[in-house]
Amino acid sequence: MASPKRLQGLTAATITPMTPDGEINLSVIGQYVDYLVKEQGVKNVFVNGTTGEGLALSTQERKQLAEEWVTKGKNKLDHVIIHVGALNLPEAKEMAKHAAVIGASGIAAIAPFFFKPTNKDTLVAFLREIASEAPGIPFYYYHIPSLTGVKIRVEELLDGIKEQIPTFQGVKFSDTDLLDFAQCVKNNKERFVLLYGVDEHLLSALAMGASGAVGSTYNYLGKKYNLMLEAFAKQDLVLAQQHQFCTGEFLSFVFKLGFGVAQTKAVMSFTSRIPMGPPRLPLLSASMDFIEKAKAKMDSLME
Ligand SMILES: CC(=O)N[C@@H]([C@@H](O)[C@H](O)[C@H](O)CO)[C@@H](O)CC(=O)C(=O)O
Repeated sequence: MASPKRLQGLTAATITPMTPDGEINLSVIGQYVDYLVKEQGVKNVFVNGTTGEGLALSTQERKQLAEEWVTKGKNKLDHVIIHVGALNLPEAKEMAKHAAVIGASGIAAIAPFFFKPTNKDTLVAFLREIASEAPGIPFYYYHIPSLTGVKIRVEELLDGIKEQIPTFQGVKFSDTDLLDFAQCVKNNKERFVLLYGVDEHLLSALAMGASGAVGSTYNYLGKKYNLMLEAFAKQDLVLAQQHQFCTGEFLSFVFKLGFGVAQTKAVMSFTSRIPMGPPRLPLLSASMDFIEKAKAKMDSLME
């Protein structure tokens, strides 16, 4: 699926569907692809990331999911990016090699977060080992310091990275440090794809020059965010703000109830009517109270 098109627009950070007893449920991925494309207008996916509970899955499960997304996305999706980050290099490398073999359009990796890299050079060395297993497809760094605790500034990381990692293509920037993000854009806009990952701040990141966005809410609010991207491209800031405020109203509401990957699964289940199942421990399923309130809010906003 190596795509000649540069990654832009919205990318859904996919949820991993599970059966009621907690096994991965590959049988609904085809339906999921169609839902994203037809109902949300989203044609790029980021598989096995945070939303996909990638770090709670076995390597075998991650490879099965990657294969299913590539297979079912063929001729429907533009980009299938597989997150292959892991705490140990051998598994990350194995998944990188596998992603290339099955025809993924790119791979991404987070920084390891148990034994953490303490400086840019060790982080680049770790990422280089992974990327070199898939020399024919683009590599993206997945920056999510709130979860990894690795706070090496991306501006610093990008300086000279192409010489170290020839397939380096860009960053999935899941942080609110817009100064760091802006510096990345200023120094690299022509060379790299800079994808923003905090959905509720996307309009600010577009103003800073983001190439696109990767996030969980594009699974079920993609249509709205696409309208925002359109309005922004036409320089209609007032309309773009209206769309950001609308999605923001939903997120602000659910944040107060307690919101994370488990709740995202529940929201996607009632929005798409595709059963996403429970999350895997240590995450716990969203409560019925959450589901009822979130559904009522969504219905009121989408009327
Ligand atoms: C911490 C977290 O889960 N962040 C999400 C956001 O999409 C987030 O769910 C959204 O902005 C709502 O806060 C993404 O950045 C994560 C992501 O893209 C992924 O699943 O890999």
